Amino acid sequence: MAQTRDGEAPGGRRTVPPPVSGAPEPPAEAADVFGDSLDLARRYADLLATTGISHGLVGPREAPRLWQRHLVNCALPEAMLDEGESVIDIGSGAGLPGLVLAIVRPDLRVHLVEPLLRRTTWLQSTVEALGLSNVTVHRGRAEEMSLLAPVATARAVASLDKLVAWSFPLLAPGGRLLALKGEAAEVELEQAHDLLHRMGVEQSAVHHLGVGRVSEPVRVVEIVRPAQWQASTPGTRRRVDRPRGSTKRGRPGSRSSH
Ligand SMILES: C[S@@+](CC[C@H](N)C(=O)[O-])C[C@H]1O[C@@H](n2cnc3c(N)ncnc32)[C@H](O)[C@@H]1O
Repeated sequence: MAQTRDGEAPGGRRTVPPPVSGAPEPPAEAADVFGDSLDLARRYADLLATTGISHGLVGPREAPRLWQRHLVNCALPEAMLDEGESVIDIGSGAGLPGLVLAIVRPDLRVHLVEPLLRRTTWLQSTVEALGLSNVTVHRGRAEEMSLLAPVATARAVASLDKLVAWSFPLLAPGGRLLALKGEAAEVELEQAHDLLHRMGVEQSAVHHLGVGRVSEPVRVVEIVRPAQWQASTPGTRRRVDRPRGSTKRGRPGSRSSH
C-alpha cells in the first residue's frame, strides 16, 4: 500500500513498519559455551538481528541461525587462546569471530580490523553499546595495519595463502594464525603446502572444535609463524601484546586434532 513520507496511509490510517525482531532464544549449547557471558552474548545477538541486518552487515536469512552458525561457532576457538592474549581479527565484518571472542573471554584484548567504514561504524557503536573495554576497532586492510600480536584470527575472509601473507607481518615470531574454515579446511591446508614450505612454516594443524558438544562444530586451521620468517618489506609495527611466553599451552603436533 502506498503511504506518505511520515508513514500515514491514504485514508488517514497510520501504518507502522514491521518491527525488526531480535535474535531467537539461545539454544542450550550457547549457555554451555558462553557461561557467565551469555547475557552479553544475547545482547550482541539482538544487535546482529536488528541493526546488523538493517545496516546490511548480516543477511536477513541468518537471523534464525545466528546462535549455532555464528555466535557459538565463533566462540569455540577461545579454547586455543592463552590468558590475557591479544588477538587481531582480520576482516571482522559484523565482529565474527573477534567480538564473540572478546565477549566469551574478557581477559583477551581484541583488535578488529575491517576496511569498510559502514562496518567499522557499526562495530564501534556495538562495542560501546555492549560496554566492551577489551576491544579496539581499526579501519583498514590487514596489509596496511601496523599492529603486532601473538594471534590473528579470520573467518570467511580469504584463501589461506592470502591470510598467511596478510597475517604474518602482524604476528610476533611463534605467533599463530587461526583461520576458521569450513569442511574443506584440510584440503585448503594441503593446497597451501608449497607456499607454507617456502615460508619456512614447520607447524600447522587443523583442529576440530566442538565435536559432540555443539550442532555446528568449527574447523580451525592453525599456522605458526616461524621465528626466522622475514617480511619482504618490514615496517614499524606497534606491539599490542607480549609474544607467546613461557606459559604456553600445549600445542597439538598432529595435523588434525579433535
Ligand atoms: C565475507 S566477510 C566475513 C566477515 C566475518 N569475518 C564473518 O565471518 O562473518 C569478509 C570481510 O573481510 C573484509 N576484508 C576484505 N579484505 C580485507 C583485507 N585485506 N583486510 C581486512 N579485511 C578485509 C571485508 O570488508 C568483509 O567485512
